[in-house]
Amino acid sequence: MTAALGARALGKRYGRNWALTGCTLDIPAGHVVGLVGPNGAGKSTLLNLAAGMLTPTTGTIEVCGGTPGSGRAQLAKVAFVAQETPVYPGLTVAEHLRLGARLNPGWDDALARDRVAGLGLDPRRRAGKLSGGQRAQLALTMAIAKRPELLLLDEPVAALDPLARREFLADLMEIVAEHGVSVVLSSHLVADLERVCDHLVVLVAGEVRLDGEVDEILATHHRLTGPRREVSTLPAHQHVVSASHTDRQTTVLVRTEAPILDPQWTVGDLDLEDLVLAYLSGAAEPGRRPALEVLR
Ligand SMILES: Nc1ncnc2c1ncn2[C@@H]1O[C@H](COP(=O)(O)OP(=O)(O)OP(=O)(O)O)[C@@H](O)[C@H]1O
Repeated sequence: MTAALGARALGKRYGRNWALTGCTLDIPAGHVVGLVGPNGAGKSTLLNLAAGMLTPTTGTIEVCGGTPGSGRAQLAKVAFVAQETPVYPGLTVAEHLRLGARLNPGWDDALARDRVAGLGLDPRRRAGKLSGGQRAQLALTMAIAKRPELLLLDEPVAALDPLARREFLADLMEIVAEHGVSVVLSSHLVADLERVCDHLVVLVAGEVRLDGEVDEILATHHRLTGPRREVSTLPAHQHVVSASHTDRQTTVLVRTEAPILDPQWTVGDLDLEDLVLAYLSGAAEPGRRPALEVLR
């Protein structure tokens, strides 16, 4: 099966600043991939590169077997909803659907109309008069009705209220199950990602820190608690993600393929949120808003 997204040593520089460096990824088709990282980590940059809205400074990126933005066929394969969920303020909801039908060869008008009706959006209403969340829903409807192979969503649920967020994610899961579309979505909300993603990419300061299937990631990370000791004394195959100490006790989060055999450790449960936070801890600059919002 063609990879949904493949990147080799991908880098993007804005002026003198690198937004993304040495990014190598292989995301197989048919997955829902969560892209998580603190503000400024490079998530939007990666999604824009995948959509063909930006070109790489270094390295290569391939999406659904082609170069992003390389022609009509490639554009038809990929739908992208940018962070600001762009819609045309002067056009009505119905006019958006007509435009979608005219511009996209694979347009699924029934799906678009059903979704608009299900959301209770008035087809005669101008997009400029919709609320932020309704605009996001309209942009998402346009993207889904295009019937792409790959759906790229930059913080799709940020503008939605908790109920709409849950419903949207449920819709997304249904669409994935029904149409086999691959999805890459960025979010700060790990609980949402945990609910829908089977693959996770953690970006910190423009670099990929973690990339893999959620089940495998959870199976290879462990929280160990035991008598205080230096992390340098841990076996070489145990990669230490984070460590904290009290006077008597040490808690470490390690990544390893091997079983934990040392009887001094108590092995604790770990969920995706703990794990992502461990990878992100220390990534946010002092004084900035928290790297992650944890909402349940
Ligand atoms: N057009 C631009 N010109 C200059 N620098 C930019 C531009 N767009 C992004 N950057 C910089 O590139 C880095 C990565 O930004 P990007 O928007 O990709 O991060 P992000 O992970 O999507 O962040 P957020 O969660 O805040 O949306 C940041 O340091 C940002 O300031």
